[in-house]
Amino acid sequence: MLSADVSPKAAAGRRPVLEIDDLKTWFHTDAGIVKAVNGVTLSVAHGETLAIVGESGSGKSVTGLTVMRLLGRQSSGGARGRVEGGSIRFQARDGEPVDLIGVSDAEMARIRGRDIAMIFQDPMSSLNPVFPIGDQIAEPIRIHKRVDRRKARQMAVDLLRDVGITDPDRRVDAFPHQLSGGMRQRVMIAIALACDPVLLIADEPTTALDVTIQAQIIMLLKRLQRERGMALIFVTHDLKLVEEIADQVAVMYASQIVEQGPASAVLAHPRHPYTKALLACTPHGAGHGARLVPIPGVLPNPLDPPAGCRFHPRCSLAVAECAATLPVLETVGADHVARCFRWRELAS
Ligand SMILES: Nc1ncnc2c1ncn2[C@@H]1O[C@H](COP(=O)(O)OP(=O)(O)OP(=O)(O)O)[C@@H](O)[C@H]1O
Repeated sequence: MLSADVSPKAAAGRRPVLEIDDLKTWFHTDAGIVKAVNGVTLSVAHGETLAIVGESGSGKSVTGLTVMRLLGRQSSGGARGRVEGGSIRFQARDGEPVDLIGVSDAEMARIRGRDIAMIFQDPMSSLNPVFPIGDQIAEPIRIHKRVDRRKARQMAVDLLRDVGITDPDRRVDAFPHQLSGGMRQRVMIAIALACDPVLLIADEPTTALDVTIQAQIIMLLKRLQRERGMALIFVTHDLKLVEEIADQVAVMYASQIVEQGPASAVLAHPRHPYTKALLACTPHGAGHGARLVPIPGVLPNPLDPPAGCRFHPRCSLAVAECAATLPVLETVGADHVARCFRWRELAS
């Protein structure tokens, strides 16, 4: 254990609902081992929104799926992911914290839906086309809250109203194909919220929607999160959304967290060259009128990532040490950590 290795969980005042420590999720494929998540450490506190950002393929979705223990079902490609190490400490509203990696399948089924819920980019793939949406919202309520059919239906109507669906008494009997993409995502949110989870994981929930609807869904998520005091993990590659929605941001690069901290600090004072490069290549982050600078090079091959800092082949600040040794997450500010030997140079 390296002494400088710190987890963002150490920050004072934040009560973690989820603490992921040194998580490793690997896929054993015919071509070799894809270490999709390889030493991820991050935390999210009760009532807080954490955005996980990074380029496509950096391991954001696999991190969320590992928390939900849905690796076999939802991941793309053929191989089934396996957790090879680390821990996922989850603290429900009451009771003792549990390590989600170790709990039984039956206990995980109870936690999923009741305590932690997840919504995906494409609601159509999660909704069942042959059942009315009301039934699909009522089902988790009946399972987890043990209420009768009539009461569950009424709760479904109330939830539809809460997520902004007009005429919910009629719409409760609609089938998914009768709704627009934005409405289907609202239904997914209603299903996710049905049992009042303490943590919601939203994996690029607005990517498939047009811009106006995207903004409405983001506002809806923000309102529901505030009203219910739940924690939200928001997976995105859109830094503009991060500023709008997140308290904390975790930046992921090639299967690892390279920086985590308060969104305001990370966006204004990035302490990892990758975060800085991401900001420089988005219209928002680069500042009004600034030239957009693409990040040189490409994400490393997941089957054969570079030694040392994963970002060093693309980094203008890299020195010999960066190619030889993997830096640990180091404290770079209040509640702010970065995985870089050269963060001081970046700061100055
Ligand atoms: N079933 C699978 N078999 C093999 N490799 C997989 C599988 N699922 C994911 N991967 C690999 O794991 C890595 C991380 O994927 P992940 O979907 O988590 O990335 P991401 O950051 O969420 O990207 P995106 O923004 O495109 O969703 C990628 O290299 C991906 O190809």
